[in-house]
Amino acid sequence: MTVRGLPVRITPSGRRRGNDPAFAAELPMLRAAAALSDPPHLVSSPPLRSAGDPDPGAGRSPVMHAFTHPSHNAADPHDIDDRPARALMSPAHPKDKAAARAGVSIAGFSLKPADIATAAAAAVFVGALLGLVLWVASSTSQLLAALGGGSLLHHAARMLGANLDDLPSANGSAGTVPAAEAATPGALPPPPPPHAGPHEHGAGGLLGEQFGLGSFGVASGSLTIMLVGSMLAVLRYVKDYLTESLESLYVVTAHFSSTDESYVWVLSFLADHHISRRARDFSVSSSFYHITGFDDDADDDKDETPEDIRARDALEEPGPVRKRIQYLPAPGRHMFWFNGRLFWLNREESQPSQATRVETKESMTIKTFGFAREPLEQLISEMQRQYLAKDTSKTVLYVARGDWWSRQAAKAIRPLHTLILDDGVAERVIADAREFLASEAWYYERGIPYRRGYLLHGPPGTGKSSFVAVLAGALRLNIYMLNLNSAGMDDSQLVEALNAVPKRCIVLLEDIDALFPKRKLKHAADAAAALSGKGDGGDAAAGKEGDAAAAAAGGGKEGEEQPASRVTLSGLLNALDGVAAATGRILCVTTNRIESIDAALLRPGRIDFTVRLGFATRTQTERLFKHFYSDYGRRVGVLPAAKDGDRNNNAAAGSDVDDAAAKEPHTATAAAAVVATGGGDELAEMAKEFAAKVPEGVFSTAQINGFLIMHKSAPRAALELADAWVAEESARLAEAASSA
Ligand SMILES: Nc1ncnc2c1ncn2[C@@H]1O[C@H](COP(=O)(O)OP(=O)(O)OP(=O)(O)O)[C@@H](O)[C@H]1O
Repeated sequence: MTVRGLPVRITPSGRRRGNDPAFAAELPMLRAAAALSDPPHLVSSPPLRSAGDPDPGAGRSPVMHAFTHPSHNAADPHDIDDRPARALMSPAHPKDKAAARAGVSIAGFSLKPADIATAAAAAVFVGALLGLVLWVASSTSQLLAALGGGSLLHHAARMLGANLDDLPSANGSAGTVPAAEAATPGALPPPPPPHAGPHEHGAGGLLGEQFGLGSFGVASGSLTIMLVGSMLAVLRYVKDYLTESLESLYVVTAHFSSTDESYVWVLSFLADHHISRRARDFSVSSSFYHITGFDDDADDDKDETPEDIRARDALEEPGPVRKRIQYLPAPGRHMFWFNGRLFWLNREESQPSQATRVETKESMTIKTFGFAREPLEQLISEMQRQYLAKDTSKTVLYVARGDWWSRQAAKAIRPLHTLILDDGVAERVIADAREFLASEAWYYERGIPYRRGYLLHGPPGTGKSSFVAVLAGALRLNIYMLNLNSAGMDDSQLVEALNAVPKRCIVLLEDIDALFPKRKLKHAADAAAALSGKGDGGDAAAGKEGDAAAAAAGGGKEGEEQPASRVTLSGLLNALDGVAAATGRILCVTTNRIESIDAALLRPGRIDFTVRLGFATRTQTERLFKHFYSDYGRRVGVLPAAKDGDRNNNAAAGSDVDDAAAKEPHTATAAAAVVATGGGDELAEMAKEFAAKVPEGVFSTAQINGFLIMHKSAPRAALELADAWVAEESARLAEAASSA
């Protein structure tokens, strides 16, 4: 089955996971079964791999993956799945294999011999059970009749001192008691004859006498109770068994787990479906839109443009933004119709994840009557289609939670032009990654593992994480972020997590150097070296800037002993390119200190392309300035006067802001002046001047951004205050370096 050219894999349902050794042993069998038969149980599973879609962008879309066909093992580098997409079908239970054989067709339903045999067996079983129940019922009533019926009740009441007048008699009339006993109400029955003591009859005998029964009566009563109890237990078991058997025959079930992308399709479908609006038992989600990334405006599927945001801001009162609330069907059973067919959804209560004990996993089933899976497959397909229609312009971020990935957020794609790097750096990496995505066959033919790794290194705030976001956006891939220090993460969880990423995605490993205890930094010398490189170009600070920046940031990272991760280096290396490692993924590793990374991690095959992002060069600073005020020419004249916030920020910079801001072309007259002189040229001029004031190779792009943000609508103010800011920042750097 394909949806927009993407395969939807349907796999055998089961409650056990891949990390269950017994389950792993059965995996080959399940895979073989998956290729053979056509069961009524479907299950969504972690995205082990994606199809070899030649369009790199297509790979970011969620695809159902699971136990793949033996000839398409995800660990096999020769594994190229560019066959026409199809659903792998397999039985939910081994006994269902028989159901795959041909059968008869009745009223449009295809009945297989196994179905008929099971139905016949069920009918015989139900008949036998009914006979047994009737027999027990009649025996019980005969037994009670033989024991005197209501006398039991009477004796019990007498034991408890109840008013016998309130009790029904054996023949149905109230308050009738034997004359002898009526004369002395409440008196106990006469003592037993000496020969009938407890030693002869045991406790049962005594009780029996108290109740006017013989030992035989007590034994029979107990037996009856036992029989009825056992019958009830058997009945319950039989009911469960029959329900399960009948369901497996006449109901088709799809299982969804929150560890799989398909879960979001269902949630998204439900969010739009009227059962979410009508369900009287519903759950409330305030994070739904953050996680799915779907637009807050229910009536449009497009992204908000900057103009939309400005218009919205103009309407909204300042203050916390109200989160949009989404109602979803609560855990439990809910019915709905789709394509004229009844489906029922069962949302299970969430379970804490085994790995983290904090994150919760949820599961859902959707069922429908019938023999054929097509209606359910069509529903799943429609859910995916609707989801993809909404999810075209987002980069989805997943975070590893032990051995599974939790969808964390979906963000608008970050455009390339928002990342200001040295000319051509970003373009080179993007071109390399594009070529990689298009070369699967080439890797296959040469027996080279189909993987690519990029290392981005440089001081904090130079755009490493931003680079990954831009790369993901350009390639239309999702990001799977590994936090090796997260709770529950160890070598085996890491392998599981990495094996569960789809083929086309970016696996992001941030701050790899922080994984292992850090070496002491030589802050003073390094920061001084970075500062002495002032104006000499980025190379002067090469290799030192990370430490200098760390020092500038307050020395927070200096000499810290990081909590050692439970993931070992060899575990990481194995997970990245061991035998079982996933193919087709792009690995992005970021670090502030490349020198502290083990050489084994950097060897080709693990890291194929190293990019150094250093402190801002003159060209970068100039471009950054232009980028910041890119609408300068357009917006002059329509801008409101500088807001109080800007003034405060500027004042915080310790400068004579108001004077500088007053010179900005905020008024219509000033706007006319700028237009007359050509805003673009003026901006270019200011950018050049600004870049000349900021020493090259000393400040990170994030630092310069921070300064410009304080004057976001006042480029001239930024220009005039640049000298003061540079002096202040340099002093701070020097101080941090000397105190280190
Ligand atoms: N070259 C750049 N172009 C545009 N913006 C940048 C650039 N570098 C940094 N920024 C901005 O600075 C902020 C921090 O950037 P980012 O997190 O990408 O840096 P980083 O190098 O990953 O930092 P760290 O090493 O501390 O994780 C972001 O808001 C980002 O947009």
